[in-house]
Amino acid sequence: MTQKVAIITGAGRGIGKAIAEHLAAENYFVAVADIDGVTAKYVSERLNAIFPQVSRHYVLDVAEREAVFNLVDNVVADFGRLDVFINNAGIAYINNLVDSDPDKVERLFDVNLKGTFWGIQAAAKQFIKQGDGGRIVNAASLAAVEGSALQGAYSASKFAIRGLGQSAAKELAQYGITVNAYDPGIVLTPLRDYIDQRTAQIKNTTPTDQRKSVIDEIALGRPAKLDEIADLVSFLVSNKAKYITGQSILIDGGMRFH
Ligand SMILES: NC(=O)C1=CN([C@@H]2O[C@H](COP(=O)(O)OP(=O)(O)OC[C@H]3O[C@@H](n4cnc5c(N)ncnc54)[C@H](O)[C@@H]3O)[C@@H](O)[C@H]2O)C=CC1
Ligand SMILES: CC(=O)C(C)=O
Repeated sequence: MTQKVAIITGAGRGIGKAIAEHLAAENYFVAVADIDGVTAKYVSERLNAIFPQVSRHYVLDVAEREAVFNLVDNVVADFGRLDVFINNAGIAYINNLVDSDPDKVERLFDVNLKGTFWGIQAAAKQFIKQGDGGRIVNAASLAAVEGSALQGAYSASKFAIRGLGQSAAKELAQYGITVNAYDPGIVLTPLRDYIDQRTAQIKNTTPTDQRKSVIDEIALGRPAKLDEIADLVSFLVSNKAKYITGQSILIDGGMRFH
């Protein structure tokens, strides 16, 4: 069987890196795509040290539509095809709605929402051209299920990603393409550090107390491990998930129930 090819955006660190590691271990060719060329190269080189010639790194800003289309073209030129596209890259912006800086809000929507939109478009066009289906998985969030104070722009972008994913799933099903999302709760990455630090600053508490207060909300009593999120994504791109589409799956250790 031909080796499958996966693109993961934001794979230079955090959740994206864990997804890249899992898919490489599952015999995918892995395109490690990130705005940070140093971390992307490092992750890719580490993967190649374990699984020879399994990975290449690509540097782009997912907010730029042309760059996302070039990414798909370059990966297809390098690996021959595309099977999986993970729209993982995302940023946060923590502030009161009334004080939110319009440039920061626009940048957040450009990266989180438009970046995901361009990723779906570019991947779907390639999948349709190939004619044998494909898997798109988007990073949503617990913040896509319930808005939190100080997370207006972030939460709105993640709700929008769920809506976009549902529309895409309906349009693309006819081509055998599934579109799903993962909704993590609390995962200890640099993004989460920023959220806790900035939230604590605005609430006039400490980052440690802020983090404790969110962890206290988790029924299972601890944040998610990176591997636990990557396991869900591995499942969503696997043959076992072929009958799941348009879904956004909460993986939060029991913070919200629906
Ligand atoms: N950490 C958490 O608790 C949660 C994270 N998420 C989502 O999971 C995804 C990954 O988050 P983390 O790993 O925590 O973040 P992170 O900040 O640790 O890593 C994000 C990666 O994306 C890259 N990136 C940022 N902007 C980019 C752009 N414009 N183009 C290309 N690459 C870009 C960064 O360089 C970085 O390598 C994000 O979409 C985030 O919103 C969702 C729920 C919870
Ligand atoms: C970063 C994020 O999405 C949450 C819910 O913490």
